[in-house]
Amino acid sequence: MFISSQPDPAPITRQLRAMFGSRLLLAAIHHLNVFETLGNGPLSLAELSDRLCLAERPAMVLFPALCAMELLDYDQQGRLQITDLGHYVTQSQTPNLTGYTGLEKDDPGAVEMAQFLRNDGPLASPQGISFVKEGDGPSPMDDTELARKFTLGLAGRAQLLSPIVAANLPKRTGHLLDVAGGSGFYTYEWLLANPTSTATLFDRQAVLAVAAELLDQFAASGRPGVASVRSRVTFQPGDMLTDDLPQTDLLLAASLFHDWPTSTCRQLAHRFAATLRPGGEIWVHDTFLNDTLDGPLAATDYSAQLFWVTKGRCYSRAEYQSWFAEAGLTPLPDAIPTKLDYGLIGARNG
Ligand SMILES: C[S@@+](CC[C@H](N)C(=O)[O-])C[C@H]1O[C@@H](n2cnc3c(N)ncnc32)[C@H](O)[C@@H]1O
Repeated sequence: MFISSQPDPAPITRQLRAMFGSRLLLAAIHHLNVFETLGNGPLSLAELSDRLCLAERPAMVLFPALCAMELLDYDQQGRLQITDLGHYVTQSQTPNLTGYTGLEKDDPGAVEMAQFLRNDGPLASPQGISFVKEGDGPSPMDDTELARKFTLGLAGRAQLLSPIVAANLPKRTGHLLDVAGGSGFYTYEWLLANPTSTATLFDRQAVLAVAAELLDQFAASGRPGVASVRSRVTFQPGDMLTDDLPQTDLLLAASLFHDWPTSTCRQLAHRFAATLRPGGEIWVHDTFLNDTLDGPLAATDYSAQLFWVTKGRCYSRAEYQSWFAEAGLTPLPDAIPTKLDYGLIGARNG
């Protein structure tokens, strides 16, 4: 396994995403009364969601986060309960910290997070939801300026992670389909590492226009082998939810599923499985919740950030593998860490 000797900048993204975790904490203590609701004893995740009127997505963002913060855990029967630490944010314990945390409860981010948790996201968003194109509704990814802003915003992360991803994906002669490939860096690095292979970069037209400019920069880098990359990439604009996708040997879904709700992830898993030639593999590059849905904190903070800006959240490896198994694929055993709290998991056709 290849891990670059450069430092892992994860402390930067962890600090960035901690802001969303703080909002969850304040919303849970002061707006949703999670801890007072659990004051009479443990409740199953479904019962607690029901009492708090939380839909599946907000529940799966909030409760794993409170477990990662060590304020809740699961009892022997799998019910959520308050930990010794968590009792410090209940009013029934003396002394407690509810007065102190309450000094921040009117922070606009915390108030808005409580609204989002109750509504399963923003009630209305005239320009559409970041990173998402669905149906006939507006999408920032179809607006020239916004698509540029979002694609360039993610490009540095992709540039950093893509050499590590390329080094850990299978080496083979064949075709890579980089769905929702954004800046294209994952495609370009994989083609550099696989000099006899081809690739399709699939995304919205306005995003691909930016990716083409980044390919110009990549091709001008002077790195050995870079000259042939351009002729081996096809840019394919489209809608991955509805349009035909090309047949492929490898499909990469990088930071893709986490923008979508569970029902869409299932649908995408089926669509993607149908593109794989016999022996073909799908690889997910993402940040994963523990299968026990209790952390890690880096993933639950990221999940809170995704909950805020997209239609999705972080998922566990078990959730991914269940969708792939439903779609007829065989989960691959490896979970390969990359950087920035990301990792790779895969599943094979056959
Ligand atoms: C979070 S970005 C990930 C980009 C890239 N894979 C990366 O890791 O840097 C999600 C991408 O999904 C694309 N996308 C969203 N909805 C789409 C759709 N219906 N069809 C095709 N691409 C879509 C967006 O344009 C965006 O580039």
